[in-house]
Amino acid sequence: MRREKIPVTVLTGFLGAGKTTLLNRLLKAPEMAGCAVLINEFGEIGLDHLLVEKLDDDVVLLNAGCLCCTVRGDLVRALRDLALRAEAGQEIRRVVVETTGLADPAPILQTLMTDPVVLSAYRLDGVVTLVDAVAGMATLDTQVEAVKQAAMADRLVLTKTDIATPEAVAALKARLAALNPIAPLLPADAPPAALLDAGDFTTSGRIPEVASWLEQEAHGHHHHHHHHDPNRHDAGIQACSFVFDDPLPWDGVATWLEMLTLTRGDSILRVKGLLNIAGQDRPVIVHGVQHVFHPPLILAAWPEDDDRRSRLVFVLRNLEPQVVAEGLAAFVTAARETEKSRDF
Ligand SMILES: Nc1nc2c(ncn2[C@@H]2O[C@H](COP(=O)(O)OP(=O)(O)OP(=O)(O)O)[C@@H](O)[C@H]2O)c(=O)[nH]1
Repeated sequence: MRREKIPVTVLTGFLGAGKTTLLNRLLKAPEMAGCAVLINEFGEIGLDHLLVEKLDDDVVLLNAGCLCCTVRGDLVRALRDLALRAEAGQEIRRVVVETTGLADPAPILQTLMTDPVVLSAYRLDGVVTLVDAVAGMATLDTQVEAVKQAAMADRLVLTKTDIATPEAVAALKARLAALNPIAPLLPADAPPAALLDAGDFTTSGRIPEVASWLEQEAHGHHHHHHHHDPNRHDAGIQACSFVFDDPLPWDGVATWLEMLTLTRGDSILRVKGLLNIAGQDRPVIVHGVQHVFHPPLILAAWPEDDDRRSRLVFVLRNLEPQVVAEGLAAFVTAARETEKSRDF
């Protein structure tokens, strides 16, 4: 007897658009029982698998690098492994693939729609693209991946409307409607039923570029300027990360991150951190997206077996990691000095 094909949803959206936040909300819904998650992160230190609130082993972190190029083989392998687990009796009713914010969706769709191994067990069931209402317009102006993500969506989700101006929201809505005439535009709190089961991907009704992007993939014309280095995307974009053994002073880190996003937001495509803060026995999560430094979150507990070192990951555009490293070191040292003199 042939098993029913497992639906695969591709969750995409530019860096920091809110993919993990939405995924965490979705995973709490009863209709998401038996959902496996594949996460791909750009840069060599992945944090998302720690931030997705799923306790079983159905969250698979794909190798560092960008899903659309370097780890396409990993995607197929991970899907094949999940299919084998399903064959062996594990309940896998659905798969969500969370791409990196830098992923070009065309090669991913091409793989999901044409790879024989994938097709034997899965069916593509929709591309959900998140667009950040604050940073979205600037991102569409500068990053072609973001344009492709929006144009190829079956569902568009507009996030962060709560912190954007009504004018920015209206302008972005109009731009998205022109880029993608067929995808419903949904709010950040859209229920799972509105996001899932979008069905087969079709180019009909979309802007003509979509068919040609897929066509180029079919002919193997995918030539991003990717390097084998998992930290590099193209000439201007690179990831860098910092690890600290000793607890960090909150004042130093927060002041510096706030200043950095404010003054260099165009270059700080993303900053994400899991921090061990002096005087706080739980991990502190920080998020920055271009000019926005989001309110920090405190997790309930450190992950089991974690070494409790602080990890900060940046995706930079036209900014040298050295500049970030020096600023960070200066602020942390200054804050530690201030603390010492206070204790004295
Ligand atoms: N105010 C507000 N903040 C949001 C919303 N959605 C997400 N965020 C915040 O945006 C930041 C980034 O969210 P994530 O869910 O980590 O974004 P992501 O797309 O998974 O990020 P990457 O995986 O790094 O690309 C976090 O601080 C979230 O709390 C929203 O609708 N409103």
